[in-house]
Amino acid sequence: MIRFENVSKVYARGARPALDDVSVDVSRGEFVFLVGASGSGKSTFLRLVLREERPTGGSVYVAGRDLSRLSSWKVPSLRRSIGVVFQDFRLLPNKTVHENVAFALQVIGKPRHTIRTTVPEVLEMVGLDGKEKRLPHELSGGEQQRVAIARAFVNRPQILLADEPTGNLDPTTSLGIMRLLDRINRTGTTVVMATHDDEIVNEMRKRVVELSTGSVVRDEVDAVYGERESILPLVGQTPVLDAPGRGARAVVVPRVQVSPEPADLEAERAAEAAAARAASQPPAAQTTTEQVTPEPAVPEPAAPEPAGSSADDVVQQVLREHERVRAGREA
Ligand SMILES: Nc1ncnc2c1ncn2[C@@H]1O[C@H](COP(=O)(O)OP(=O)(O)OP(=O)(O)O)[C@@H](O)[C@H]1O
Repeated sequence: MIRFENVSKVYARGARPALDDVSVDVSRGEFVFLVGASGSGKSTFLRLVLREERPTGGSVYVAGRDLSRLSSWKVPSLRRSIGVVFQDFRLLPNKTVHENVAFALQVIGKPRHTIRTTVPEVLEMVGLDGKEKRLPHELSGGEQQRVAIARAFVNRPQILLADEPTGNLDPTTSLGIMRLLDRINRTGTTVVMATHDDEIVNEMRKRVVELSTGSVVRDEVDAVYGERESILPLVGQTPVLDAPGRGARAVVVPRVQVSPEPADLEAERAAEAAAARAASQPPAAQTTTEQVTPEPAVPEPAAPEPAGSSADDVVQQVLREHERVRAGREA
């Protein structure tokens, strides 16, 4: 789904590479944590996947496309297959929850009736049923991130990129967000998440790709945040082995036991109830060209957009609108 072949990125002549000869292969449906110190190249990796940046060496392939050969006019189409979630949520402050999510469909030209049915389904899935009319400032941080995830997922992208999605949230709220990302991943969506959050990584036990000054220094399945042997009291010890070919090494890590906060719990319960309701319904007709089998908990994707649509990509539109609103405020 995402392949980096000997990828390097040098931003400025003479500067050290932000990425240096990176080769990583992410399969369809995988969940990968990208970890590493500040400045190690995580965001650069994500920007290359989105083709916001181009490599100075090597090749990036996304969903079968060689991005170096992708003409500029096809970039919006590439980005429509990728949802993005940021640390600072980037919601449009003057739009309601419903409008924020609907906006992502409007900018790619989805018909109004599709938007009317799809948005409530996705909001229910993320546990925000009943909060459609609220403005972002009337929501908790965790709820705002749920809106951002709903916006990123509403068009059922093949890939979800998340850049520090829990960076502004407390540990218990973060856990709720991770459950949501995990649920989305289980529908077949490939998730790549850059993070500094060691508790989350240790709890989730997914593949971990660690960058250090632009190079991959570790690529392990079922892995923990750091390459350390645990020095904490061990709870529910689980031996974790390195990925094949990287020199097997057993690491024992503690399971973090966290109970969700009431607000998050409420959202969790709503999402679980939506899942249960959806599971008891007969499956709806598939209306997409996607090759993944959706879980019952997740609403059916919106109808494919008309061929030749000139709609811009969601990320750029959202960021532009964001800038416009901020500029208006500062004026
Ligand atoms: N647009 C840019 N122009 C010049 N240098 C850049 C640019 N973006 C990133 N860099 C440099 O590239 C290196 C990698 O940065 P990047 O943002 O990818 O790291 P990161 O791991 O995401 O860091 P953080 O965890 O702090 O977000 C850093 O040295 C950074 O200063």
